[in-house]
Amino acid sequence: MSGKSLLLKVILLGDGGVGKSSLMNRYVTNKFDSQAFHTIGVEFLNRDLEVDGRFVTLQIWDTAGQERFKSLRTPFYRGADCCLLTFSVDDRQSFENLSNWQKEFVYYADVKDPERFPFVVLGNKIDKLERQVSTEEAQAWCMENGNYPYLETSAKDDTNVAVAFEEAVRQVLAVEEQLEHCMLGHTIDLQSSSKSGSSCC
Ligand SMILES: Nc1nc2c(ncn2[C@@H]2O[C@H](COP(=O)(O)OP(=O)(O)OP(=O)(O)O)[C@@H](O)[C@H]2O)c(=O)[nH]1
Ligand SMILES: [Mg+2]
Repeated sequence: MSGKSLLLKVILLGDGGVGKSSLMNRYVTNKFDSQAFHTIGVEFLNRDLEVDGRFVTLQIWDTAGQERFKSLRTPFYRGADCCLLTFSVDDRQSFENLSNWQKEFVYYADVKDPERFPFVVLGNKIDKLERQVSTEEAQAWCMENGNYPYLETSAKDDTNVAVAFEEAVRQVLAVEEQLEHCMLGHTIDLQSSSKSGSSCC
């Protein structure tokens, strides 16, 4: 692994009002606005961080969750290295829509291998007392839909926000390492003209 900084694009998707902009702003500027406006289209912010000895510039793309802005957000999905599927634990509908967000992303990002693409699921607003989605239910959805990591966050209280973005980086690095391993396997395979190279790709 080299020590040079890696630029990673992560994209926040989820229903309008679940707290995507609040999570991004909490992470990058450490601010929270209790009366945030809906996003129109997309916005992005960068933050440098170090994860497991790797220096990364995280480019966080925050999208508009409202249906009427669909055509403004989907052109920005391509090239994303990780997708953060976000819902609010006090809004059941936002949880039920996770599958639609996942499908929309796979389609417009033109993901070739959805099984291996790094998704991370965030249940936001855990500071709220009245939940409509339990931790167990959300974990079960993640297990069934691709064994995705699940994190519960609060942009308001700054709970697990940094952890969530770091997890996104870890997921991308894990896929990258797997690919490097595969490519190395093929190189050895070609040089030795043997058929015993890596079979993971
Ligand atoms: N209590 C609480 N409120 C939150 C939290 N995160 C966001 N909010 C509030 O929820 C509302 C919507 O948050 P946004 O960050 O604008 O939601 P969004 O997902 O970006 O919405 P769109 O831009 O329409 O897609 C705002 O009033 C926020 O202050 C949280 O963790 N806890
Ligand atoms: Mg927003």
